[in-house]
Amino acid sequence: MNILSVASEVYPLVKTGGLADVVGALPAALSPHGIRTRTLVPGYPAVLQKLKKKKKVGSFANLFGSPASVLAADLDGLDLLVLDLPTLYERDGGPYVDATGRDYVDNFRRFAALSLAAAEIAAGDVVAGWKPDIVHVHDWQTALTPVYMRFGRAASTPTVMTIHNIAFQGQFGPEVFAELALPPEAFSMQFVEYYGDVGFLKGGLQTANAITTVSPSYAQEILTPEFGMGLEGLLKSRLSDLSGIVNGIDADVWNPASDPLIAQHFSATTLKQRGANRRAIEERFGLEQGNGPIFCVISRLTWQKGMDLLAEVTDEIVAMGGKLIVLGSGDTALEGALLAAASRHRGHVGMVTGYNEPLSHLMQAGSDAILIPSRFEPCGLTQLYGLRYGCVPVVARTGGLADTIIDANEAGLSAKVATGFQFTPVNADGLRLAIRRVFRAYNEPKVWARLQTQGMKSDVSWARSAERYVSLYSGLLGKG
Ligand SMILES: Nc1ncnc2c1ncn2[C@@H]1O[C@H](COP(=O)(O)OP(=O)(O)O[C@H]2O[C@H](CO)[C@@H](O)[C@H](O)[C@H]2O)[C@@H](O)[C@H]1O
Repeated sequence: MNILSVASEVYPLVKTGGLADVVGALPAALSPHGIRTRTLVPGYPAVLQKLKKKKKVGSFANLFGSPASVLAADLDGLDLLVLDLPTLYERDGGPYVDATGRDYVDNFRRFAALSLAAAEIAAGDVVAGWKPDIVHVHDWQTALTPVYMRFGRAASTPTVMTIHNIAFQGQFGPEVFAELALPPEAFSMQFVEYYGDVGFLKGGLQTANAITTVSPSYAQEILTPEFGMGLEGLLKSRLSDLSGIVNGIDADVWNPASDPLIAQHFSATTLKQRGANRRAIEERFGLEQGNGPIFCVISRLTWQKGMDLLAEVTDEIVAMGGKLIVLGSGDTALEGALLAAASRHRGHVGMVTGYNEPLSHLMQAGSDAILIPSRFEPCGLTQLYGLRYGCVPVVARTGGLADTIIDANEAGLSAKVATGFQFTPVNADGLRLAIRRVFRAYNEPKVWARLQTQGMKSDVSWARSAERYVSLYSGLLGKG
């Protein structure tokens, strides 16, 4: 079976968040099932520079006003197709924002072009001798693909649309419609029209044959006004096509027994060796040495991720004898509040702003617990990395966090199945109570070690979820 996966980022070439990890890891998990995935991504400078050997396999005479090429390349087992379209992708900033952090004004055009290219590739007209059996698109940036397919020559090829975060919908003013090269009837409720605007995600959710999101709990949550962000009605009308498949992680990239980015390797039977990693993070974040638990946070600094709640509890963590280290960037007010906590509690709270992949590995290897107080979380990956690294997750009971962590309540502890701490309600008091529970467990070394080893034994690989995608794909092809 051939799949065309279409996304705006893919690890290890370009990553701003969890989307890249999933798009980068799923193909290898599907391959033992006889599924061959080709992944189409935009030709950002970072992508073109990192791919040394690339071959032109197709072209467009005119894609949104410019000629474009499709390049093929292999990287770490990924079979990539790159849309080389310099007028839209050769920019100084990131994939979505310019060097000053502002959205590119032509993002609608940049991602409509990616979607249109995908639809044409799906029709078999671009890459000679290759045509996918199924097209799988991710998030709003690629959500117009099934819309273009519906009105183009690949209307009969099945499509899957995965929602990684429904908060980002790609909504633009009605004036952009004229530029999208869609027929007039596409500007209607059944397609891209969304409260008078153009909604990319909305169009994808209306037209894809199957809709998935990245955990079963989030699949239920987005049917409610609290989490559906305006799309709950549409999703309810598509209930029989909606499912939640929890994310896995790349167990080779995230393996504490062989990770080249950490100070000392360890496994569930050699937990003491985490000590060298603890010392490395103490040094990196300027922490005083001591015995209390070190909490870490690796996150976009946003309201979604509950970073305002974190800022509210830092004094308490320190008062109880704990330490906190934060890696992240985002909202400047939240960044300021956390930097202020770090200067108030020098030696006990440390913060590194920005994006730093190697440091994120070292933090998971050396911290005792990872805090994830998200208000909503479609799946979450950092709690899965935490499980694998013996860094006990402390999570809000929402979305994929609720689906992947087993709470250390009395029942969970006595059955020896607990892997972390869940809390609700998701507010500062809820988080405070959870932190107190962490201190109590941490002060009982046997209980703590069992939480760590139980977590390290959890199956966080892609194996089970890959099977769910295989049956979804097979069902769409009538082979289920
Ligand atoms: N400053 C920093 N430096 C280095 N690394 C950093 C970092 N900040 C974050 N990261 C990394 O970025 C990734 C974040 O993934 P998440 O799943 O936690 O959230 P995100 O909201 O990006 O993804 C969305 O899509 C994913 C994938 O489906 C869902 O799991 C999630 O719930 C949804 O919100 C992790 O790999 C993390 O280690």
